[in-house]
Amino acid sequence: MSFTDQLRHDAKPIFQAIFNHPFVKGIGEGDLPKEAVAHYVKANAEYLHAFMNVYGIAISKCSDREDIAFFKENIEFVLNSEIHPHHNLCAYIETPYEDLQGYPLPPTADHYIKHMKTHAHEGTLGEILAVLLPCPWTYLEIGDYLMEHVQPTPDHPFYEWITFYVNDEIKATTNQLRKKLDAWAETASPREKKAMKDAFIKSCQLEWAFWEMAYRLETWPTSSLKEVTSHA
Ligand SMILES: Cc1ncc(C[n+]2csc(CCO)c2C)c(N)n1
Repeated sequence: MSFTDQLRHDAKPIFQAIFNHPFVKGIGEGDLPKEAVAHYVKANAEYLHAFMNVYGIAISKCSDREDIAFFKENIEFVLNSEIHPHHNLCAYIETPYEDLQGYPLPPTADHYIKHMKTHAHEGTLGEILAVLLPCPWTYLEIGDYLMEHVQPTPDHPFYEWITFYVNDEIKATTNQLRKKLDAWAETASPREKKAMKDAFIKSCQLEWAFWEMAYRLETWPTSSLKEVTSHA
């Protein structure tokens, strides 16, 4: 069994919990509370920004030209294409995308981006690959799961969202990250492998927690600390 097959095996209950999460189920049913969708888009726009930052840190640690090209192409993809699923969600809540930009991250999303950035700054390239992989992998599998269970037609309110995440680019990114991580694991020490597994499993947990954050409209405990929890 490859390193990433083993990770997927270990994370099985978390993937299952993600497919069963009410937000993900709501995407399948084409019915979600509008405030939850707005909460998701606000946090996700900032999350994608941080995700590109982490790809940038990854580039700073590459010794291989091919790896640099891979991360560069993925920055371009997030920059130019990941806005499509957001536009689908904005159409559903009848709110312009611009109105949902620049909000402070709720605690869970704040924690998730710091989890990624810590591994990126302090870890090896192997750790960065591991911390990033659950992002495309869980969304690819959510897309596959919904395609199979809902078989959405173009009149489904979230047709664009669902079909976006089963596209070939997300599949290719997931497979390439897996291939690079498997190759890295072949020469990694037991200690580094443990760090990679820890990074991966926590990112899976935080993927579930991100849906939960949006569905529960999570905010910081008190709004009187705005100067701490909002952007400078
Ligand atoms: C919390 C959260 N997790 C994953 C994604 C999906 N996603 C984000 S960037 C990217 C491409 C990776 O190169 C993919 C598939 C999301 N939007 N929000």
